[in-house]
Amino acid sequence: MGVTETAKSVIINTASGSSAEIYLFGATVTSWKAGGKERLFVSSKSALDGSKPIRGGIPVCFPIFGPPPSSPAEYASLSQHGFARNQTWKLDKIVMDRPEGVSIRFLAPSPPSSFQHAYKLAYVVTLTEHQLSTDVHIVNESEEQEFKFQALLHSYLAIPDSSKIKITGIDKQTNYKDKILDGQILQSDGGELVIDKPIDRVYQKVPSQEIHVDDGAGSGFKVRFRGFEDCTIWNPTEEVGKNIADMEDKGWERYVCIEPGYVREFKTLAPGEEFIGQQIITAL
Ligand SMILES: O=P(O)(O)OC[C@H]1O[C@@H](O)[C@H](O)[C@@H](O)[C@@H]1O
Repeated sequence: MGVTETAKSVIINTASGSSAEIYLFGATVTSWKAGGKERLFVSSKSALDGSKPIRGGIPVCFPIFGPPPSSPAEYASLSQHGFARNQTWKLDKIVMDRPEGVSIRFLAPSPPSSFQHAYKLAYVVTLTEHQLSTDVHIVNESEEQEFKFQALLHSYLAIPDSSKIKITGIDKQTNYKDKILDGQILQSDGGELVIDKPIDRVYQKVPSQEIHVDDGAGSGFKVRFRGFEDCTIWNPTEEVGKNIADMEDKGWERYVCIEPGYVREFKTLAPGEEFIGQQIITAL
């Protein structure tokens, strides 16, 4: 019961039988079991030794999402999705440890020397019987300078067959950047999304802040977000997935990424200001 820390990860359990494992590397949630089932996908070919970001679970993307921008220089030199998913975090404290729910907080280490900004990045993971909440807290600790960032939780939700799922909740007329179509900005028709070809879309300012995934096998997920306003939906299918070195064979059939974030632009924090981005996933 409760919280167990090992050299590489922290495992949390509730009395109802749900559990989660969070690697200190990237503060990546690598397992979430609810209702007797594993709810997150991790590729069996993923490195778990800190040599590469973990391919699956819930990597934390910060301070950028996607490829780096052309300026300013300290952002332009970052690697795809930023450095937080490659850093070794530490368990800061147990926020709550009760039979019905466990909540723990992680702290990110200092940024690389090329990225000298005074911020604090904390991550709170809360587990109850059917829900996993993951919240990023970012404080601009500078007394004079603004701090700009993007943040996103790159959740790989486990499903039995991606060709059978239906995704709903993106409101009609929500703008999205279609990365498959060279970054064109298009508008959602508000209908169901299915995975019958590669999908890589950044939905911008989603009014509902709630996405449903029906896995076509009597189960699924509800993903709510607060503070975060955007949501990326990604599945490479075989066409793109077969070229991802650390993706297991047919791995793309076993997950869909629903990724709440603040990524359509940079979020700017005034000196002393705090941002909280929250993801609440319910296993259905
Ligand atoms: O291989 P990475 O860096 O983990 O990224 C995987 C995918 O992550 C998604 O969030 C992006 O929208 C895709 O464009 C990207 O391919």
